[in-house]
Order: sequence, then structure tokens, then C-alpha cells
Amino acid sequence: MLLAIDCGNTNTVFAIWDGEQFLASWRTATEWQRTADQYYVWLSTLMKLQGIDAQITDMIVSSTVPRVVFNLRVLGDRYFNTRPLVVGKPDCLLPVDVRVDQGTAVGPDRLVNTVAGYDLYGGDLIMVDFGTATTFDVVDSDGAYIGGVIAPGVNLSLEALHQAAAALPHVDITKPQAVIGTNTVACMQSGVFWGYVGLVREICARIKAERDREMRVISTGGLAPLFQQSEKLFDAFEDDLTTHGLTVIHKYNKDNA
Ligand SMILES: Nc1ncnc2c1ncn2[C@@H]1O[C@H](COP(=O)(O)OP(=O)(O)OP(=O)(O)O)[C@@H](O)[C@H]1O
Ligand SMILES: CC(C)(CO)[C@@H](O)C(=O)NCCC(=O)O
Ligand SMILES: [K+]
Repeated sequence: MLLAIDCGNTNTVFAIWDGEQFLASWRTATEWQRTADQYYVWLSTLMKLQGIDAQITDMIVSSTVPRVVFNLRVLGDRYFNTRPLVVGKPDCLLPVDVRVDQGTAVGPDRLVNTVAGYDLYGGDLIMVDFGTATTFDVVDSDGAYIGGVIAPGVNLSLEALHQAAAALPHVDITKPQAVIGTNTVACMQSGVFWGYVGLVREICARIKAERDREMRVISTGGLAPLFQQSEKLFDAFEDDLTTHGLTVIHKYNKDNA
């Protein structure tokens, strides 16, 4: 059984797969201080609750926070007797090329999204991930990652307004009733919601123009459906794109070991 871990700057997802079959996933806040023993108590409790009793034999990790990797390695070593594959490390092979400026350390989540997108949809894609940051990953016709765009995340933008301006409250994102807000919260939601609709449209249009071809736009991340419900920004939405990509990379490394 495979334990696939996707650590973002805000949240970490643990997913369990039996071959091609998805069994369960759980989400926790990302905290680099958490020890292997803490992870194990949490994880084994949830596995028991879900009735998963088979042993974990393999682990793969994608982490945008380098410091958490140490304790996840210890988790594998101490409790599952396995050495995790870590996306982005030289001993983790990728089934696609990465064509960027020399010395660039591409976020492993973006590489994993590229692999997942190519596996599910083929080439010529724009993968949009609404996480801590909103990222656009451009996938070439042969599946290569050829660069993209990093924009501030939706929640981060709202939080920045709250942090920087004394009179602006903490606000959760939602689709506003109108563009013209008649109270502070509505004004903030309008700015971020419609600003984001414009951002996604403009960036995708410019990527397509720069590539001079049609490209499919695939979205992932908890906030994607909120944007899609009002405007058709994406050709498809994938709920667990990153964990799917992790299974593809794990299999590729097994097959090419
Ligand atoms: N309707 C909604 N309104 C506000 N927040 C939402 C809504 N739906 C989902 N979310 C939030 O979206 C986030 C989705 O998680 P996702 O994995 O896409 O990004 P993240 O975990 O915040 O970022 P990262 O992967 O960078 O850590 C969660 O934090 C969830 O609380
Ligand atoms: C952009 C984020 C924060 C999105 O999670 C992550 O992919 C990252 O830390 N990237 C490193 C820089 C890059 O991808 O070019
Ligand atoms: K994510």
C-alpha cells in the first residue's frame, strides 16, 4: 500500500492507495515542527477508524516546505520501514521533461500537477491550482513542464488586505451578489472574486496566444469550483489531482528502478 503525501504551505494531504485504487485521504495543517511520532499517532488512528489495516509499504512525498521532509523521512523509516521517494530530489525520476532556466527549483506540486494532467488529458494544457498561491503550469504537447505563472492565492489576497489596512476585517471568499459592493465586506469580496476571474481569463488567454495554439485548462484546489460556478473558466476540474500525480510518479519509479 502506498502513502502519498502532498505538503503545501498551508495544508498537507495524506492519501492511501492500494495499487490503482484510492482508499482514503486526510488533511492536516502543515507544521514543520510535527514529529514522526505525532504523524504516526494521527495517521494510525484515522486508518483504524476507516478500517484500513493493511501495512504501508511505500511512501512518496511532494513538499513545497523543505523542512517538513525530514520528519516524514523519519516516519517512513521508523514506522513503515520504507524510504520515501521525494519529488524534486535527484533520485526521484519524472516521466516528463522539465524545460526551465538552469538553476530553477520548480515547486514539486507544480511538477506533480504537470504529470497528473498529462496522464489524464495528454499534452497542451494549462494546469491551474488554487492553493496558498494560485499557480498556472504550462504542459507542452509531449508532457514537459515548460514554465508558468505564480499569482497570490485567493485567501492570501484577502488576508493581506486585512493585515495591511486597519479598517478592513477578516473576510472569507464567496461570490458577491453584485460588482458594486454596498458594505466593506461586499467590496472586498468583489475585488478579490472578480479580480480573480479577470486574472484567470487574462493569463490563460495570454498563454494560449504566446503558444499560438488551443490548450485545455484544467483546475484543481478547493476554490476552483467557486470560480467555475459563475464563469466558465476551465475545461475540467480535478479534485485530487496532486495525489493522482504522486501515484503516477511512484509507479514510474517502480517500473524504472
Ligand atoms: N467555498 C470555500 N470558501 C472558502 N474556502 C474554501 C472553500 N472551499 C474550499 N476552501 C478552502 O480551499 C482550500 C483548498 O485546499 P487546497 O489544497 O486547494 O489549498 P491549500 O491547502 O489551502 O493550499 P496549499 O496546498 O498551498 O497548502 C482549503 O483551505 C479550504 O478550506
Ligand atoms: C508556488 C508554490 C508556493 C505553490 O505551491 C510552490 O510551487 C513553490 O514554492 N514553488 C517554487 C518556485 C517555482 O515553482 O518556480
Ligand atoms: K495543493
